[in-house]
Amino acid sequence: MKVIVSGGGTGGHIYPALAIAKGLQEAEAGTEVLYVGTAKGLEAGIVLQTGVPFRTVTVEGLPRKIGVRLFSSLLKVTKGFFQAMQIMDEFRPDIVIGTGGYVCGPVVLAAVLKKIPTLIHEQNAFPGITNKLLARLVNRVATTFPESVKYFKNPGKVVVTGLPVRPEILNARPEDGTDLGFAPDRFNVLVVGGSRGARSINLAMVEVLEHFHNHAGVRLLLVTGESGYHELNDRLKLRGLDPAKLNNIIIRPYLHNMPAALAAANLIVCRAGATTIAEITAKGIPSILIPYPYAAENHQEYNARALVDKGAAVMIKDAELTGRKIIENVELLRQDIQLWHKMAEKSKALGRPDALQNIVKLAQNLLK
Ligand SMILES: CC(=O)N[C@H]1[C@@H](OP(=O)(O)OP(=O)(O)OC[C@H]2O[C@@H](n3ccc(=O)[nH]c3=O)[C@H](O)[C@@H]2O)O[C@H](CO)[C@@H](O)[C@@H]1O
Repeated sequence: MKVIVSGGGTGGHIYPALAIAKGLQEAEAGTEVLYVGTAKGLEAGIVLQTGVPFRTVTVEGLPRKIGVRLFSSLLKVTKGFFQAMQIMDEFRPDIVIGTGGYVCGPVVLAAVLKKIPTLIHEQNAFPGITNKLLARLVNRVATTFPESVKYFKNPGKVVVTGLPVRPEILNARPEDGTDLGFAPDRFNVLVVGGSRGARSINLAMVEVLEHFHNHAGVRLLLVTGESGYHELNDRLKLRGLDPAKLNNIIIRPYLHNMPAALAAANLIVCRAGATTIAEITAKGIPSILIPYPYAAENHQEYNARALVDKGAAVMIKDAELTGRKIIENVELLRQDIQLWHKMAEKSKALGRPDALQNIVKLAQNLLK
């Protein structure tokens, strides 16, 4: 089988595409995969690390107002569409799968016009604009949440599969986390602000790092995002902390080995992006969630509430975020082991490790 997967911009769209690619390869030996993304989005770096063949098309989001930028964006999207048509002719895929982000627009559209079977996956409860438009044209729409079905014009082609989690995440074991500073006999805390990092979390973390550095019982791994890394390091230095000498704390701009970190983490402090949520519940990790307040339709708070209501997570609103609140919640869960166990169980109960199989079957059925 030959498959094109496409999803771009941020990690939340990229990793589900990689998961589906891997799932199809594991289901059918000899499956050939091509990832189509943009040169500018995070996918260029992430996909390169995986060794999956990668090709690019040019594309960008269309501004909502009429003006010079709209004209130049339309030109780029048109160029991207013709590049995608050429990729279809050269690679000749049996199926094209899109997981959201602007890049999916021209890629999936080219496949539709070439009469290649198409499938898109929507991670969030509130569908993104590209997926809403493409849903009218593709053969099948897979969603994470039943709640999103109503936003699509043809509910008949929508299937609720859950969000496909990378097999590497499902298979990683706690001992894999030792290279990242985690230890089996310590309370391991992973802090990550989504695939691009979160400035408000980084700023609050200065106080948290001051509190926990040299703490014998805690290991902490903070992923700042590429853009926030230097600012955080500078702020720590201003407080007299040398980021290179924090002993029990590691700070990274980005983590390619997220499977190892998630396998070893006892607690995660993070944004509430849909892909992250699917991963932490698949692993059964308790979480402190700080939803990104400007996500479309405030969908991250909606994601977070689903976990908080079931007792799997604690939520701190971004506007109310302080280092002290993070410290208090980490200490509470570290010291109250029964509460921690209860939250871990509730988190695991919300996980959908079957989602990858569901979407793999959906793709295979489309080809029958
Ligand atoms: C601001 C915004 O609108 N963000 C959206 C974006 O978030 P974002 O791209 O941040 O998506 P998520 O938090 O859902 O997923 C991040 C992905 O990147 C991985 N990762 C992250 C950091 C790192 O250092 N290494 C790494 O591997 C995570 O394991 C996960 O697989 O897409 C999600 C899925 O459509 C949405 O739900 C989010 O609301």
